[in-house]
Amino acid sequence: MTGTDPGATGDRPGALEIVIQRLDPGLPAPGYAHPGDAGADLYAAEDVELLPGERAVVGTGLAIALPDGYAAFVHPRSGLAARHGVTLVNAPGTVDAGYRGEIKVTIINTDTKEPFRVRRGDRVAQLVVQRVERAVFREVELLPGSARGAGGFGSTGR
Ligand SMILES: O=c1ccn([C@H]2C[C@H](O)[C@@H](COP(=O)(O)OP(=O)(O)OP(=O)(O)O)O2)c(=O)[nH]1
Ligand SMILES: [Mg+2]
Repeated sequence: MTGTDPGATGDRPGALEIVIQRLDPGLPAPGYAHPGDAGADLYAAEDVELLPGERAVVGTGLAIALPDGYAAFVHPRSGLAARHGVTLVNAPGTVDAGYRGEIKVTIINTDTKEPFRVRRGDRVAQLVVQRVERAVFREVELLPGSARGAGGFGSTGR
């Protein structure tokens, strides 16, 4: 596995276990580059050329079964953003616990001049697993007050 420290596979005692299915055995399983990393890198399952401004949905060859109460978030990699202006359209993508399909990433090339070539096996995104609340929504006539109130979108200034 490229760039993956075997000690960083999250196999510390008590680590959350997530069962995965590699739909494309030619690609590595997701892995953490260093102990303590939050994001496990996801690999592109295909070659894609993105012209300036173009986007594409790219498969990762991976399917997972998250335990109830968890979600996985597909985040961009900062190196692709900084060097190439490449990010994810729906960052972060939300992988629901019940999803069993292939995890895909919607990559966009925001560079205005240079095309970007995704090669099969490139680490194109990272997966962050988190506990999430599945809330019960209870409707009321008027919400309780708060210091922020309806302030948003720059309400606190530059
Ligand atoms: O970056 C992403 C985002 C989502 N998904 C998968 C997992 C997720 O559980 C499912 C649905 O995602 P989302 O709810 O964001 O999409 P939607 O447009 O609301 O589709 P749906 O109507 O199927 O919920 O698609 C991905 O593979 N990659
Ligand atoms: Mg949805």
